[in-house]
Amino acid sequence: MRLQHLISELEIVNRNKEAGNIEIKGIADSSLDVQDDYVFVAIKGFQLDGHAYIEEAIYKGASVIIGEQDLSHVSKPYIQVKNSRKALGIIASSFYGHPTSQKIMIGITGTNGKTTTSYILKHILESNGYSCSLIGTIQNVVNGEVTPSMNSTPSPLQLQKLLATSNDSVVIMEVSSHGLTQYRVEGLEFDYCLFTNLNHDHLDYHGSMEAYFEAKVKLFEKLKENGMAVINTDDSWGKKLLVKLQSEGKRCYTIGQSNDNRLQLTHINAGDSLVVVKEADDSRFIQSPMIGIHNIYNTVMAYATANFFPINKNYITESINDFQGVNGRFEMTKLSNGATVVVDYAHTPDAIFHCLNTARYYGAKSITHVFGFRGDRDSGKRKEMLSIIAEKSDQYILTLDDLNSISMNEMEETLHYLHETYGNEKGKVILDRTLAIKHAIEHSESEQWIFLTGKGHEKYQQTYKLPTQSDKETIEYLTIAQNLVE
Ligand SMILES: CC(=O)N[C@H]1[C@@H](OP(=O)(O)OP(=O)(O)OC[C@H]2O[C@@H](n3ccc(=O)[nH]c3=O)[C@H](O)[C@@H]2O)O[C@H](CO)[C@@H](O)[C@@H]1O[C@H](C)C(=O)N[C@@H](C)C(=O)N[C@H](CCC(=O)O)C(=O)O
Ligand SMILES: Nc1ncnc2c1ncn2[C@@H]1O[C@H](COP(=O)(O)OP(=O)(O)OP(=O)(O)O)[C@@H](O)[C@H]1O
Repeated sequence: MRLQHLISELEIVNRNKEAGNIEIKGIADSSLDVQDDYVFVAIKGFQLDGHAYIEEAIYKGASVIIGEQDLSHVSKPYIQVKNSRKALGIIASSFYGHPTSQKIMIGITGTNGKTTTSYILKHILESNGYSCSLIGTIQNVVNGEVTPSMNSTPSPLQLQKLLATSNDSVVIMEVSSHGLTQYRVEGLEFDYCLFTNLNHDHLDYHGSMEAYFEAKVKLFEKLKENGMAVINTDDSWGKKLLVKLQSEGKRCYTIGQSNDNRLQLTHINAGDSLVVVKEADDSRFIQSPMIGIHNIYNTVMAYATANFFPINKNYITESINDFQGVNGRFEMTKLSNGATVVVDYAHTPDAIFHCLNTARYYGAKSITHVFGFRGDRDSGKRKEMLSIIAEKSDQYILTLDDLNSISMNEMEETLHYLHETYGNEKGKVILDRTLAIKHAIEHSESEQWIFLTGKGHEKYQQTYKLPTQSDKETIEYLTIAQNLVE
């Protein structure tokens, strides 16, 4: 692509010299990825500053540099912009031919439920003849091909490349608040934007719930002209979003329990995972394929969105019935001693609350909760999570989650401090996650539920005593060894 075409949508602050209308072969935001005739975009990151790698990028063949610092010494044409991350999104979209204009784009945001809703929706649409790409936390699926995902919302370069590769007619993607504030979805436009809920998370990054909300709102600025916002108004931030979008004249479709919603949840039976939804004079049962009120909401969000497609409503509800669940989201294993083990990705107070309530709806006589906290991640939510667990479970075991950059000793001290300050006498700390799970399973009995939360589908970051790589593998290892599989 010619340089002038590539940068035509950029707001340029300054440039050191004319580059001419040269041919650009690619874009890189890492000096490590630069090749001959590439544009290198220098980004001031959270750990490193890409401007420090400009010389390396030139050495590797970059013919043009884009950055936000006022630099005069750069030996190649240097284009100064106000915001490098935003510029990257704009030129990436341009380089890959604005792929979202050709597709039905669905973006899902909210604290919890993005992954689950995206999988249910993909299943409904695919069961009814649509091919879907899926971009999110667990993996990316494009043209049926699975690739690993590093971020829930990929960097602009990865994202635009995935979209340009996609031959699928629909793209369903999770849009995280990090992705929104870091302009990863710059240059994208959406047909449907979904808001699931907003709860305490990522406040180490956003600073306040208001700022976190404002980050989420950015997704709805990317609605296509006739695009539709689909909002859960049973969430108080959802209500706030609705008022804001309506005042801007945006099209909104709401779901919620009160009768002023377009799709009303008139009856919820949490114990049977059943919900009755009503729209105008159409009332119907939906059987949520995953248990828990939270999953009823995820199912209804997916149902509501699928309704915008020309698919018979009966086909939509039928296809929901055979949905197989999501990796690491409320995955249950029944043990031969009558206990139930649940692996779940809950890592917010609200998610924990929903998990524990679900076990009680389903008749759990006693609950053991095994969980930990991630190093370097929103420490403000720990007290609330532990308090809910100490109150709602019968015993808990505090253990390791990903340490990230925190040392084992520091996390051990933190766990003991939290346990002594906000826990109760029924809790204990067993640092090794696999041994904590072993302890819980060995002490389990009939009608007891054991929750293993926080890691969900993910592999362990640390090496533990048992030779296993994930909570699911640990369960399998322990239950087969002890002949506990039902
Ligand atoms: C804190 C954070 O969000 N960081 C994200 C950010 O990295 P960064 O730009 O700050 O990276 P950096 O390491 O400081 O490097 C700065 C620049 O120097 C460049 N560089 C660096 C080294 C070199 O040799 N040469 C070079 O050019 C880098 O390529 C980069 O452009 O931009 C990257 C590209 O988009 C992201 O991959 C990265 O996500 C990191 C891995 C991450 O863990 N992010 C989490 C917090 C996150 O985004 N999570 C959300 C989900 C949250 C949820 O809902 O649960 C997500 O969407 O995944
Ligand atoms: N609608 C919901 N309301 C509250 N909690 C939910 C909801 N849906 C899922 N959860 C809880 O949150 C956990 C993560 O769910 P899911 O992966 O679908 O959400 P997510 O928004 O993609 O999360 P993340 O941003 O952390 O990847 C689940 O394991 C469950 O405990």
